[in-house]
Amino acid sequence: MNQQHTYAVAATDLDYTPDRAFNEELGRRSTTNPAEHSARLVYLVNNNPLLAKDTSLQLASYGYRVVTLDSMAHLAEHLPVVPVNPVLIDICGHNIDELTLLEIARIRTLCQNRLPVLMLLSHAHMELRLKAAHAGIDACFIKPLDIHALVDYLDKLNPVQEQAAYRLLVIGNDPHRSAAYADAFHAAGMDVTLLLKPLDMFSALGESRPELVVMDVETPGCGGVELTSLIRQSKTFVDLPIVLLNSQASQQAWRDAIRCGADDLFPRSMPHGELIKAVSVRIERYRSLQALIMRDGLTGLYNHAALQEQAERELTRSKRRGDPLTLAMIDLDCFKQINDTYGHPVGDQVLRAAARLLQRRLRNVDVVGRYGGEEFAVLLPATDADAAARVLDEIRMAFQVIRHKTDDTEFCATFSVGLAQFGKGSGCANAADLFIAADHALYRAKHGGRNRVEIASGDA
Ligand SMILES: Nc1nc2c(ncn2[C@@H]2O[C@H](COP(=O)(O)OP(=O)(O)OP(=O)(O)O)[C@@H](O)[C@H]2O)c(=O)[nH]1
Repeated sequence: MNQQHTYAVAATDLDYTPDRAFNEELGRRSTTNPAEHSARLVYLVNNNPLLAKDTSLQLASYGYRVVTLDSMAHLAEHLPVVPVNPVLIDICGHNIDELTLLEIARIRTLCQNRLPVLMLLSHAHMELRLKAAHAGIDACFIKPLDIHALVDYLDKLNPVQEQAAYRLLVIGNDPHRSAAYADAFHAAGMDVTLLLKPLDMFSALGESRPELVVMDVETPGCGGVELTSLIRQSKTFVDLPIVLLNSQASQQAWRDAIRCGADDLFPRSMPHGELIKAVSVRIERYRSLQALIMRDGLTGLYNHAALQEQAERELTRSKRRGDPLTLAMIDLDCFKQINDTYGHPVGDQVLRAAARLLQRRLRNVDVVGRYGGEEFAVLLPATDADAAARVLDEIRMAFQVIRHKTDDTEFCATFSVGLAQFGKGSGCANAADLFIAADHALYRAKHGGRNRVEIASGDA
């Protein structure tokens, strides 16, 4: 039996090449799941082709695919194949007439009221909104359309990220028993790595990045208690939940386990279902704490410290695999002027829009963080600088057409990008080099006129 067996391949380990990276259709994250594709489809009923095109373009920036229909009658024709995708109704001129209302009510009934209907209104009169609510319209947006508010709403209907499977490391020295635990966790949908050689524990911890360790080791001198003590001595794993399994969960054994830093000790006789529940609760709590520690409050992206940690991790991975790794530093252009002109809250809105776009457009394996202030950083594993430049340039072009709304006007913003690649001949030997090189390239992009992507030269 393998000493280390991965039960479920982590998303980061999926076959992934630079070619595939840039061939992936932009406007979606790395997924081959057709359900997610259809989930991000929006039907727009609009009889003005120019306005329809504009709304489609804005929504496409956030990865929504828009199918435009020029009338409610055409929408009805699509219904057999469109049971639950949101419909945005923007019938120019009419605002909301009785016929439209009747048609909406009819269509909703046909879809067993599961069809989210959103409407664009030219004004916010209470009477109009009441009519809309009465027809079962889920949300009204007042023109001019605040694209961020609409995307917020759509995102709630289709969460961007599904909850990732819990990552678990099972360490045991009895192959049959440990495999049985691993099978049970795997069957519960967890991403399980089974390690049968406890002495390889640290490499398995670094490799599989578990969110909880289950240890079933009862070897004198190298049992769960001693191994837990070793894990706790490492700063990196000081908060990692550890659950021990033992033949006899006596008070004394439990006290020893807690004293050495374990979170709990359960008897082997504990039914698998209960163990799975106990493990899940601890991982959820761990995730909440990690989110507080690692995420930036404004954008929800990795914060500076977490980004540095991820950079080290990705670099190690890239060295081991011989894959390229590219870092992109992204800085909003003339952001001081945006703050000065429209105010800090509007500046924050622009930052959130950039963060959301990066998250939307990049793959799940890419690490997106807020480096600080108006600067973001993205790590693109298994991607060379040229491929990364193509992807970032697409995102740059999508960002420059997003309209940011203030109380009385709208404006567009841009960003500049500096890229550096780690790997053979790039001149970058470590994470610090990579950040410096990307920063130099960003400086060139700024001085070359902004709103552009520059790649670091090899001698960075
Ligand atoms: N709204 C908002 N502004 C921020 C935040 N963090 C930093 N800033 C502002 O970002 C601005 C950055 O300005 P500069 O460093 O002069 O750069 P710039 O105006 O973007 O100019 P270039 O980078 O040369 O294009 C400063 O005015 C900061 O106050 C934030 O969290 N929210």
